[in-house]
Amino acid sequence: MKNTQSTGLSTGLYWFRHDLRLDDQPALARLAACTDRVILVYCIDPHWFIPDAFGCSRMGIHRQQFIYESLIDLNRQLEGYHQNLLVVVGEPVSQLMTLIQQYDVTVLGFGEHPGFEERDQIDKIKQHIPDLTTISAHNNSLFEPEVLPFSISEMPDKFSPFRKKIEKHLNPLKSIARPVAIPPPPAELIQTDWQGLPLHHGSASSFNGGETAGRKQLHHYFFESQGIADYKSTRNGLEGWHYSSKFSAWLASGCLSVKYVVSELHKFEKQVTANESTYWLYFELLWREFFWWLQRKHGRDWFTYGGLQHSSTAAPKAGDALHNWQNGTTANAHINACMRQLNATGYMSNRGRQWVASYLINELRQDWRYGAAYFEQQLIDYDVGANWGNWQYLAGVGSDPRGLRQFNIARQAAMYDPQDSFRKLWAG
Ligand SMILES: Cc1cc2nc3c(=O)[nH]c(=O)nc-3n(C[C@H](O)[C@H](O)[C@H](O)COP(=O)(O)OP(=O)(O)OC[C@H]3O[C@@H](n4cnc5c(N)ncnc54)[C@H](O)[C@@H]3O)c2cc1C
Repeated sequence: MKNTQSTGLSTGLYWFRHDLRLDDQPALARLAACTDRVILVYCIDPHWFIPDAFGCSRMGIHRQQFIYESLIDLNRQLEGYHQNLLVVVGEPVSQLMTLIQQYDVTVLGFGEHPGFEERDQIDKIKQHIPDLTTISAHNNSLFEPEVLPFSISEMPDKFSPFRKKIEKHLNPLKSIARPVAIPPPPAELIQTDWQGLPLHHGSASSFNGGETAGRKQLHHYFFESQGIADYKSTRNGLEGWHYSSKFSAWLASGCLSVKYVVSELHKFEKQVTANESTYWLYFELLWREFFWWLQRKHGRDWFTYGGLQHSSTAAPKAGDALHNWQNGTTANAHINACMRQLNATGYMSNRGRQWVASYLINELRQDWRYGAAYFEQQLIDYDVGANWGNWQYLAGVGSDPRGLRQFNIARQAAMYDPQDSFRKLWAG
């Protein structure tokens, strides 16, 4: 690698984005192996806290807290490498460019992400500094575009053909071990002002951010409680910790590698049992994978009212009904229970998410994107692929072959909350 003019040492910078961990980080390992000094950076973008066109901020307090805890955990782990995490606040591209110039960085490492904005950020940096060497890896998906049995532009828009092709042709790629060593940072590197970070933290949450907590939950769900063995029959629960894996927040922030999750699942299948439930968790992770790559195919259409079907129906104007939905004060007590659970905890079951989306779209006749944007703000596990992909699907403009999905909430509540206990817990 190229040496810097002043010190004779080559400097690399690894940019953590949605990959807040040290396990299964191929690009970080390669960067560490080819540079003398390494700067490890995370950027907090002030735009995350400003209301967008839908009146929502990009990151509410629950995810802020989760990210804060994840950064602390990452920094603690880095201390074992005589390294530390530099957290900067500001527009990410300009923050990165400043650091690159200030410390004569010649190699940039990062995890590839199919998100529209995430790709745009990398393109901008490459445009501004064309001679910068980049090292990247697909570190948050089961597969890489090169091994998929279709090009991204030709991937199926529907889940079933996607899944069948994947299952026929591919095994998930292996996760790699954490780096043995990481070169030190430049001696003159500025330090993180941990007290001054603009991230909410300090309140109690069932989800503790960070790789350490994510791996603990994985071990608990697979090998201690063995909840995985009954997943298929429990996964439609509404309340509690054990009915589903709860991996989503750690997967979305990259505290857990999805390849590692699947390798541990296979270990469970070998050591304990392989049944319909263990298969079903893999099936759900294929849903995640499907939306992961589908957003790459559709770019901006991921966020348009007409969705990937380019439906030409005009979007309705937002009304008071939207605020009642957000606040959990609609005419439907089960919808209110779900929304109050979301507002209080940052989490809602998959069943609940389907109900409230259907209710907003079909009963309240609102623009589905306001719902998706509100979820983006509130969810602790917000993921651009899974969130906007599921909303489009339910709004009938995405990848659902059956068109608009309307849930009969009363019938659903009788099935999934027969004692009314969930409704009483949250909506009174
Ligand atoms: C309207 C709507 C919005 C959603 N927004 C998000 C989001 O922003 N982030 C997110 O991670 N999930 C989202 N989901 C999917 C799903 O509800 C959550 O992944 C799940 O409830 C998280 O809990 P869990 O980890 O216990 O899931 P489990 O049931 O244990 O599933 C295991 C993992 O599989 C993946 N998964 C499960 N269901 C889906 C699905 N339908 N689509 C994509 N991946 C799935 C997740 O990574 C999850 O962690 C959304 C679903 C709907 C209907």
